[in-house]
Amino acid sequence: MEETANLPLPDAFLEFLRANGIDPSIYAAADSIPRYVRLEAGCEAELEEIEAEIKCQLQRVEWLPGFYSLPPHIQIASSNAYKQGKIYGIDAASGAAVMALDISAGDHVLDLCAAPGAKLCMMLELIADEGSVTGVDVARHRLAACRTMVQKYKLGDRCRLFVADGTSFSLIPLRSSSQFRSCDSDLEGKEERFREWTSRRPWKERKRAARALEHAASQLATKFDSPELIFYGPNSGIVGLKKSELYQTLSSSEFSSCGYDKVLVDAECTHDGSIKHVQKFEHWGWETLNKRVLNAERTDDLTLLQNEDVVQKFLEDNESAELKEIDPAKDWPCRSGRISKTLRFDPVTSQTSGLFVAKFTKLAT
Ligand SMILES: C[S@@+](CC[C@H](N)C(=O)[O-])C[C@H]1O[C@@H](n2cnc3c(N)ncnc32)[C@H](O)[C@@H]1O
Repeated sequence: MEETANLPLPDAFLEFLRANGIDPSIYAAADSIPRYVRLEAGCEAELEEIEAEIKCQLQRVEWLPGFYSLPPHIQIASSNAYKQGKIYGIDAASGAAVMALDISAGDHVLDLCAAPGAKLCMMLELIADEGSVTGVDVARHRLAACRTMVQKYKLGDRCRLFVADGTSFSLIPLRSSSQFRSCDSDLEGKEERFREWTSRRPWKERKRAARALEHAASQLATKFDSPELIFYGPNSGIVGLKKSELYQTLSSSEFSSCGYDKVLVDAECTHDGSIKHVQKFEHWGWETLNKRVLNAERTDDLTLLQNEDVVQKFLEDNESAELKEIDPAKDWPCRSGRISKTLRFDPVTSQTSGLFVAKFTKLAT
């Protein structure tokens, strides 16, 4: 194995890499992997102006529309282009994962691990002025950051954000008002309807709304911990809806006929394959890496969520699931995973932070 160059990786981490057959030299690439931004659609003519402001040339990523690379040390956060939402940071491999979903204008998309929201923002751009994106995350503070991002980039028009456990989330996308059946509860008639969302609502009013929402949810949604709605856009289908309608429960056949067109699951991972992430421990301290990344209990829990064995098991357990070829990947700088049709973006060959992608389709049963 080669030297690990710049990163003084701790022995325990090197041992972990050795045990998993990973050459530590890939972490030497940390300083040469570019950072990536996505340029807001329609801002192409402003490219030169943006380059002048950040004092650096943006290199078009030929294999990923709308993406540009720049040297890793360039800071963009204080630039007007960033503040005005004309560019936002998102790794190219993350962009590829979104492209793999093949989102079309009008799709209703569910993002089950949405925060902090880079992929969600990209999906909101791709659905354009139709369809919707529903973001779900179990961590409220992370989803609140996602809400800030969606608002900053003015992408929230067709977005809903719920704090909820993605493993049991069962609210359908809001396609049309005719899909709602009346609920025969005592709340009928007395119920408030959602008004346009505002973060500036007085505290008392927000508290009252939250209590009413909790009450409606506890009466109507007994099968799951009710998802907490922390943001909705004016055209997300929520405005004018009764709370009982939002939280109505559906049978599984109803759910499959009016569910989502595309679902993204960006499950939490150990991050040991993400060079950019590992690099941060230089500042946070390698001891923290030992505790967080190499914590056997946490790693065991996370591998239950994310690795190729999970993909294999899912296929074995679900007859209606099939892996799908990711067509544009033939032009992407990635390799096939151990399972055919899955992709691995390894940092050195892809010049990205690293990612594994599998695309499933649900067969008609
Ligand atoms: C890799 S991050 C997602 C990054 C995000 N897709 C993006 O592009 O910015 C994983 C997220 O999954 C969330 N998460 C973990 N377990 C979850 C669960 N059971 N349900 C929903 N979200 C969960 C974490 O809180 C974390 O925000």
